[in-house]
Amino acid sequence: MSRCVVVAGTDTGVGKTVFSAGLADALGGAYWKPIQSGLVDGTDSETVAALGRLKSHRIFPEKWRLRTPISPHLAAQIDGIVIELEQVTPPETSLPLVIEGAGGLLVPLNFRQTFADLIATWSHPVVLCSRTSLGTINHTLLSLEAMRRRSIRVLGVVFIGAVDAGVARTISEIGSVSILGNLPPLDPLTPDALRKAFADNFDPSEFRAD
Ligand SMILES: Nc1ncnc2c1ncn2[C@@H]1O[C@H](COP(=O)(O)OP(=O)(O)OP(=O)(O)O)[C@@H](O)[C@H]1O
Ligand SMILES: C[C@H](N)[C@H](N)CCCCCC(=O)O
Ligand SMILES: [Mg+2]
Repeated sequence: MSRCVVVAGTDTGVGKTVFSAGLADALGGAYWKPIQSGLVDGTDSETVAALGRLKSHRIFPEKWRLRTPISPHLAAQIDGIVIELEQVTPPETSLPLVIEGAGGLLVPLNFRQTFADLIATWSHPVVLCSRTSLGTINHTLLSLEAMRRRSIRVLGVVFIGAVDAGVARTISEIGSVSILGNLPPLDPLTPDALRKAFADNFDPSEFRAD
């Protein structure tokens, strides 16, 4: 069984892909995006390969590549596909594997099941990426609740952006969760800047699960 960590988010666009690139690079690991919706503007796998400097053998092909950049269940419908959870199994690898979700935790994969339901079928722990703008306390606590009611193991929360100390403490205390670090806004966002920010702000051993 591979050592896997799932990178989930409180929403789409919170920074899961950027964080995943930094994490896969720091762990010397591999990356897998099981369900990609939207192909025209580049895929998350392509972004991770470039930002994390991962050669092709460290990027596993997506299980589903859906053409339209919308919720996976609707994108699948457009492509004439029904996503079945039992068909989405992490690839075998001797490398630590970073698995990126699609959107937020309750994004539907079909008309009955969500990404959180998929994670719950695996035994792999989750890192929750949270934004730092106003509203993140609510989104983060809701996401933690959704995982706990499915008995998903949560390694902790990472903030993407500049986080307020009071907000981080509130989430940690009310959510009974570890804060694993904060990836600051990077400008420019380059592989070197990401590697340095990751080294400065995270301890990779905290993500070595399983
Ligand atoms: N630390 C950062 N510094 C600068 N820009 C960032 C940072 N993190 C994320 N971004 C930018 O924010 C946008 C959204 O990030 P990203 O694609 O990682 O989100 P996501 O959570 O993976 O979204 P999706 O649900 O589509 O997979 C991208 O344009 C990305 O380059
Ligand atoms: C297309 C986008 N980049 C993501 N991969 C999918 C986001 C789905 C969000 C659905 C929703 O929560 O309303
Ligand atoms: Mg992404």
